[in-house]
This record gives sequence, C-alpha cells and structure tokens, in this order.
Amino acid sequence: MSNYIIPGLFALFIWWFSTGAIIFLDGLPRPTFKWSMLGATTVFAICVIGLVKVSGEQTVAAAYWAFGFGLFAWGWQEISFYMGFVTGPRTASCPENCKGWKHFGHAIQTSLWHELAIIGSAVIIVVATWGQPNQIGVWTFMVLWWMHQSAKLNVFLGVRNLNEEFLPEHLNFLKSFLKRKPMNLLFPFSITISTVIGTIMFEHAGRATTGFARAGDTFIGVMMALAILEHWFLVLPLPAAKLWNWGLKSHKPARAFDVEIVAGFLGAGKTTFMRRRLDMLGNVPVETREKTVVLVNDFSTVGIDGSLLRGQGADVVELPNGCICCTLKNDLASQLEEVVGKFAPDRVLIEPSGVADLASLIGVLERPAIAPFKRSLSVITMIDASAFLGDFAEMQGHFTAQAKLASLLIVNKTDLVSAAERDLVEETLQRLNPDVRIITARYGSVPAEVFAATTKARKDPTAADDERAATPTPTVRHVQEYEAKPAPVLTPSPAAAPTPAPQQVNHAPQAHNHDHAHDHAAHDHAACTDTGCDHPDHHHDHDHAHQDALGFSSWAGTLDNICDADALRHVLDAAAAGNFGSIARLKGLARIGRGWVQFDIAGHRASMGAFAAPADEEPRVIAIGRNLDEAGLAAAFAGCSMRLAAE
Ligand SMILES: Nc1nc2c(ncn2[C@@H]2O[C@H](COP(=O)(O)OP(=O)(O)OP(=O)(O)O)[C@@H](O)[C@H]2O)c(=O)[nH]1
Repeated sequence: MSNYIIPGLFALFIWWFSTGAIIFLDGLPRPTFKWSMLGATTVFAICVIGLVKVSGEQTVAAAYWAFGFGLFAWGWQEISFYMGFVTGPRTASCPENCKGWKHFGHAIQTSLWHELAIIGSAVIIVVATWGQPNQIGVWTFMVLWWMHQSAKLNVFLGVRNLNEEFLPEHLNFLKSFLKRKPMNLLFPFSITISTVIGTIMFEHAGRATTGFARAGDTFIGVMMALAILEHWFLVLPLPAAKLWNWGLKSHKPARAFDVEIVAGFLGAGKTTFMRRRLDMLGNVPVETREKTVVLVNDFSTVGIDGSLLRGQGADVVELPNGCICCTLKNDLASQLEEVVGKFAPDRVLIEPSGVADLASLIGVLERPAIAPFKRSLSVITMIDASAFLGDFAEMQGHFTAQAKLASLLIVNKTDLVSAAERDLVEETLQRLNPDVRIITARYGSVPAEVFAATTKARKDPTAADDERAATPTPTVRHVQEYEAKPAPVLTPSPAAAPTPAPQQVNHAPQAHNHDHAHDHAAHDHAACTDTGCDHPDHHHDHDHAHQDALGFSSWAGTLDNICDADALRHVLDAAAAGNFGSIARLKGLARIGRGWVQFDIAGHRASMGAFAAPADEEPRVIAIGRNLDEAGLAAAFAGCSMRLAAE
C-alpha cells in the first residue's frame, strides 16, 4: 500500500506547495518579478535537461524525478503569465456589452502568447523525451495543461467561485472575462473527463507490476483527482482559497487607502453620482489608475445598486439587506477587512442605503482593524433638491446628522426646482453646517477638481503631514451649478394612471419582507445635536432606533417574465401616486422586449430608462416606504409581466 500512499502524498504536497509558492512570489513587490522569472526560466531549463536524463530510466527514483521535472516545468507557464511577462495582445477589460464570440475572442487575446508558450514548452518536452520509456514528466505536464484549460474555460463560462483574490493587480482587467454563476454547461463534461482519466490511471496503478509504473500511474491519477477537486472548488461553497492563505500573505497591502462615503436619503442620486465618480476615477492613464473597490448597501434583501455600478472598472461588493447601522455593522466591518486583504485597494467608495446611520458607519471605519489602513475619509452627501424641504420637515434629525457629518454637500436634481427653491435648500444646509462646501448638480455631475480637495478632507492623524498641508479641508462656501446631460432614454411619467386590475397571476413575484418597525419609534436618534456631533461609538446600543425613527419597511420581488412597457409605467405611476402605501423609493430592473429598463420612483416621481444589462442579470424590484401594500405591489408587478404573456 505504501507503494501508492507515498507517491500520492508526495504529489499532493508538491502540488500544494508549488502552487502556494507561486502565489506568494506573485504577491511580492513588482521589482522582484524579474528575479522570479529568471529563477523560473533556469528551473525550466534544468527540468528539460533532467527529463532528458531520466527519460531512459524506469526506476522508482526516475518516476519521482520525472514527475517533479514535469510539474516544475509547468511552474514557468504560471509565473510567466501571472507576473505579466507572457500574456497576450489584449491588456484591457472587455468593452461593455461585448458578448458572444467577440467576447470569447477578446478573452483569447488576453492570454494568446501564454497559450502559445505552453504549446511551445509541450513540444520541447515531448521532443526531448521522444521514444523513451519514462514519459511520466510529459504526462504530468499534459495533465496540468488540461486542468488549466478546463478551469479557465469554466471561469469564463461561469462558476460560483472565481478566486479573484489570486489575480495580481496588473491583471485586474481579466476580471471582466470571469463570470459568476452557479454552474455552466461545460462543467459536467470537465468533471466527467477528469474522472474517467483519473479512474483509468488508478486502475493502471493497481495492476502495475513494477515500482516505477505504480509510482508513475499514482502521480498521474492523483493529479487528475486534484483536477476534479479543483473543479468542484469552483462551484461548491467551500473556502478553498484558504489552502493557500500562507501564499496570499505577500499580497497584503503595504499601502493605505482613501475612503469616500456617498451618503444621502433614498433616491437623492447617490448611485447616479457614484457612476460618474467611477467614470472620473477610471478616466486617467492606466499607470496612474487607482484600484477602486465599491461597497454598496441596499436597504432591501434584494440589491439593485450593485448591478448599476458594475462594469465600471471597480470591484463591487454588495451588502444587501440593511442599513449599515444595525446587525450589518459587524458585516460591514468584516467585509471591509476582507476587501482590504483581498483587493488591496487605493480607494474604497461606500454607498450606504438611503436610511443608513452615517455616524455608525463612520464609527466602523474607526475600528482598530480598519483604521490603520484608512488614509483619508470624505463624506459626500447627496441632497435631492426637489424633495428636501418636505423630507426635512419630516426627518429633521436625519438630515441634520447628514449635513453635519458631510465634507461635501451636493444639492442634486436642480433641474426639478426653481432657482429660489434651490437657494432655500442651500441656505438651510449651510446653516446646519456653516463649514461645509456646497455645490449644486444635475444627475450627479460634478467637476473632477472638486475632489482634489474633498478626498483629502477629514484627514487621519496617520496621514503624512505634507499631504495634509497640501490638501486642506474645504471650508469656503462655493456654490456653482454644473450642467450635465440627463440619463439616456429617460421617460418622464405622465399623470398618474390607475393600477391595472390584478389579472390572473402566473408568476407572482416572490416577496421578501424586511421590516424595521420595532418598538423604538420614540427614540430620537439624531447623531448630531445643535451643539455638535457625538462620537459615533456612543451610539452603538441604539443604532437600530435610527431606522425605527424613520419607520420604513421594504418589499422585494422578482419579475420572471418579459414586461410590457405600458403596463409597467402604469404600475409605477400608481405606486408614485400612493396606491400601494407611502412609497419613499422604488427601484428595479425589468426585461422589455429584447432589452432592459431600469425603473425608479424617487421623490414621488416615476421614471424609466434603458439599461445595459449583463447576460446574468435578474429582473427584480424593491420598494421602500411606510404602510406598504405588499400584496398589491406583488399583484401589480406580476400583472405587467403577464399582460404580454397573455397576448
Ligand atoms: N431629474 C433628475 N433626476 C435625477 C437626478 N439625479 C438622479 N436622478 C434620478 O433619480 C432616481 C434615483 O437616483 P439614484 O442615483 O438611484 O438614487 P440613490 O440615492 O442611489 O437611491 P437609493 O439607492 O434608493 O437610495 C433615478 O431615476 C435617477 O435617474 C437629477 O439631477 N435630476
């Protein structure tokens, strides 16, 4: 038995160790790459010479040597690719909306030279050992090649675990070619082929009569078994990456990151602004482009904002179902720690839900695990100019806190108000926080210069002194209006129309309720008083009361069918008119004909606009408000998808 167990364990160990070593080398500072590459090339040359030397021998030792040479020869392929020496002609993300064969073509271009290098290396190894009895090295190389190709195709077609943390920063563009979905059609074939070959090899090993054959067949069988395991790791909810946590240690960020919180009430235009901000951050030469991570937190169990922010060059991490103030505070803290370890970002943009407690969120950023990494913090608060006066009358504490904690206030949606109302909003805000800079905007459009100062506002004591001196907190009032193009294909809603009568429902949206109306409505949880803002940590025991004071609940549903545009608009108008309770915010994504729309109710106005959805998008809707008529909403949205089905 030891004839099988020892080579089996040897193969397992050497595979695990060499994989971890490559991950480790890959996370070291870039100047080390040339030395790693030089080392890998020397090792490759030694492996080819070694393979020639042992190819004529059929001893147990020769089996071990040949396996090791085959495996280390493969190491060169990995190092040369992951360190960026041998990749492909394409070094940029796939353009948005690029699909099908074109997308596949772009994917091939990202690693064309790498694939050709593998073919070249395989030819060298095959030729060097041609006609010789010891082919274990060749087979080891071939099995690794198979594992690599199959895993690569699977992550392209879609799997659950993309193991993006193993991708070094300079290969970030590859993420646009990875797809997250539970499974793809190739996966069962990959598993079956590996299982058949693995079984044949183990069966050969069992029948082998020499120590050489037993060891050799066991090596190949174990490599095939590892291929199977690696594939299952792609789709099962297992933290397989933890196997190489030691290798990832070198990937830990050496630098701190800037944090921008984009706050504001429901529908104020946070996501609209974030999209522009991401554009701004991505619109710089590649060498100076920052690694940006977006953390987005929808109020409902079903997130929408994450979908709207993807595809803009940043990694998007969703924290659905919450307010970043109650139970989610711990989730946020651990999520942030994970983001720091996994992505080593230069900048983290956080979009809390419209009812989040900003003071608590800032408190999370002060925690010891996160604070040392935080270089600066700026709080950009979006204000819906058209809804502010009404909302302020109802939720004075909430808006006071948001204004006082802001380092920049953007009075958005100025296209919807008169100049007099806009001035009134600005004056009210300025009175709440005399030091804050206020600018006005349409569709969240703000010039880039604004951020040169604001991103450095609220500097940490840990930040370099010269940096702080160079970028003072903006205290000068400066009000200016910036014109912006409205969102494309925006269709303002006509006068409120009646809800379509609930028809026979085929696919009722699946409802998820997220009710925060507990017993604490009496708490007035403004984080700031007229004399200033309390330290966020003083509020830990009462965070949930903030949400309760606002008294919102949410409803979410999925829209299984293609919707009828007119029916959808009628439902939106009815919802905006208050037919389904007092809706503060509604948003969703729906399929209409061959395309997609993003629809909204914000500030009691309904709107729809075209949306470029990725292939795996889910049509869905969420509503946030008070006294929501959930059954009515479910029937109405089911009605818009049914009407077309019935025609
Ligand atoms: N008329 C007008 N509409 C705007 C403007 N800015 C954003 N909107 C629209 O307002 C709606 C809400 O915008 P979002 O950016 O999703 O608002 P949000 O603050 O992220 O909303 P939540 O995530 O629900 O809190 C969308 O329909 C936007 O197109 C603006 O300046 N003028």
